[in-house]
Amino acid sequence: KESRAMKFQRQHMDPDGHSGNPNYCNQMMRRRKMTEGRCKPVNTFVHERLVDVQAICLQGNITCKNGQPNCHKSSSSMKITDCRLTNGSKYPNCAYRTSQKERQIIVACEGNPYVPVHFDASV
Ligand SMILES: Nc1ncnc2c1ncn2[C@@H]1O[C@H](C(=O)NS(=O)(=O)C[C@H]2[C@@H](O)[C@H](n3ccc(=O)[nH]c3=O)O[C@@H]2CO)[C@@H](O)[C@H]1O
Repeated sequence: KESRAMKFQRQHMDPDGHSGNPNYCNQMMRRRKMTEGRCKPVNTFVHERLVDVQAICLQGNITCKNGQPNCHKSSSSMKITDCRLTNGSKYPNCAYRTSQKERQIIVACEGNPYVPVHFDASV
């Protein structure tokens, strides 16, 4: 069974990636298995080193969107790519808009070791 930490890495980590090309999301959403059964509507990939994203868990606690208190915001902005399903997209042909951004990100952390398990938002 895939751990939640590994699921976070599969769904959100792409340190060496760059989304210069408009097909980045179409390719990556498929490659990372987020278009099976349904097209995941929104997903963010982070183009930073894993250790730097894991270090976000050391930041102070903030409240997550779901009200839990185990979220943490990155101290600086990070290179990310937002993937958003387009209106004309029809499963199984999941079509995404690729948006390259630099934002602070908010993740939820859990476990021992205390690591990211959920991507909450970017600000
Ligand atoms: N505090 C917590 N602590 C621990 N665990 C927590 C906590 N909260 C949830 N989980 C768990 O995480 C799992 C999960 O998949 N949550 S999810 O909301 O659907 C993820 C969102 C995110 O993937 C994506 N998104 C969204 C915005 C954006 O900018 N970028 C972007 O990528 O869209 C998804 C839907 O919004 C689920 O098991 C839930 O129980």
